[in-house]
Amino acid sequence: MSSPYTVRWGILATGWIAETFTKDLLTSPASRDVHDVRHEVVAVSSSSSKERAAEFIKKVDAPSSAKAYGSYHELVADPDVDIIYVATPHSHHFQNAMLALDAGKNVLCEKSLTVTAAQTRKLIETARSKNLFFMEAVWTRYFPLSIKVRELITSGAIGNVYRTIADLSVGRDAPEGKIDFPDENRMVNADLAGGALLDLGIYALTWVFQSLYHTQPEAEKEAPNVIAAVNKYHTGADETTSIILQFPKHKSHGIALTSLRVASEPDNKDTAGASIRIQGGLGEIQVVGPAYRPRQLRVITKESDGKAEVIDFAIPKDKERDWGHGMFWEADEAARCLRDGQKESKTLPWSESIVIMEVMDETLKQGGVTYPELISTDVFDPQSPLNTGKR
Ligand SMILES: NC(=O)C1=CN([C@@H]2O[C@H](COP(=O)(O)OP(=O)(O)OC[C@H]3O[C@@H](n4cnc5c(N)ncnc54)[C@H](OP(=O)(O)O)[C@@H]3O)[C@@H](O)[C@H]2O)C=CC1
Ligand SMILES: O=C1OC[C@@H](O)[C@H](O)[C@H]1O
Repeated sequence: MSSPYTVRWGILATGWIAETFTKDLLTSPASRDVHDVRHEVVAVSSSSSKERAAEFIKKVDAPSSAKAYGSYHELVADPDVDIIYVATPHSHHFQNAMLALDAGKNVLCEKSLTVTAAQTRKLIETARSKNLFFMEAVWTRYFPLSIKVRELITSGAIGNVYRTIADLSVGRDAPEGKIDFPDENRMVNADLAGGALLDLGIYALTWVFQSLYHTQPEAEKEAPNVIAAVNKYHTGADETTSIILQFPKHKSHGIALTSLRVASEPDNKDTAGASIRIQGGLGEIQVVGPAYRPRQLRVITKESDGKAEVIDFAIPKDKERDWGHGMFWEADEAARCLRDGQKESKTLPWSESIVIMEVMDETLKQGGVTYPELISTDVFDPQSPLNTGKR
């Protein structure tokens, strides 16, 4: 067997998801039965300080050879880095991903990809013109469970899919009309593009898009009409957002729900019912577990007389590192694209990221949610405080 293709990663930012993702990169691919690609963490940057980047390297137990940088500019200039993982708040994604692309680096950028669809289009134009790989890090799409769902749909297991209802809500209601996040927290802070839609609604939309758009034949691809209801929090960010997406030619409806107040899984178990229901003429696929990290499918068809076929999907762990979160599958996809010279992932093509961002734009517009110019401009500025960290 030929040796695995190795990708050298640079990590941009040192927060919660950067840590989770990097620990996944460091797991052995064999622990998930992957043998064709592997990952190396060669550099980490923090806009706070070089020391913070060095601490991060120790904390995640990356090789001591990994370089620690105290600025994002130094990271993107490192010739040993093949691809940058952007793990800043969504407010920063456009400027940080542009910084990396502008420096000639491939990019995997956290969700939500940007604050506006215009920013997404600009990033994609830049990646295309510079012949670089660029992908939105919606990790859930690369789960074996998601692959199975798409196969079930395209094989006709539940007939034509007419409706998908998907919810990701996190139940952080607090007394006196408050939400249980400090106003400065990125979940509700408008300066950091906070709000339920961009942070969580993207997953509800991911299930609507996987089941009603991605699986449409290429020649019949149809963007949806959007009707949205949005409640705003006192910070200006959205707290509860409900969207109806209508695909008229396909006669299908998607209902994407998200809220910081109520919970899609109030018991954190499976008894509250599936938070995603994909409904076809011949049956239904239920996706159980949080929309970002689901763990079980229930397939109920007319043929099975209403009896559910239950399929469990465990997230494999590297026993030596005692770790495995499920973000490694998207990293494997990025590695395979780099190996094969593909600039975009077939599982989440650029065109689909644009349509999803357009739906989010339209939803925010209908709800009267606006974000500051600094984070919503689509003019790249290498010296933006979002790139220099001068807060
Ligand atoms: N795929 C997934 O499952 C998840 C994805 N996410 C996404 O990842 C992104 C980051 O989220 P998360 O890791 O939870 O956020 P954190 O607040 O934990 O980390 C964000 C990091 O970004 C850097 N940063 C730069 N400027 C700022 C600023 N003004 N305020 C705060 N941080 C700043 C900091 O790193 P430094 O100081 O080192 O530069 C900080 O540690 C978000 O876009 C979110 O949607 C989040 C959670 C789960
Ligand atoms: O992407 C995410 O998934 C998990 C959530 O807890 C988190 O807020 C969100 O950013």
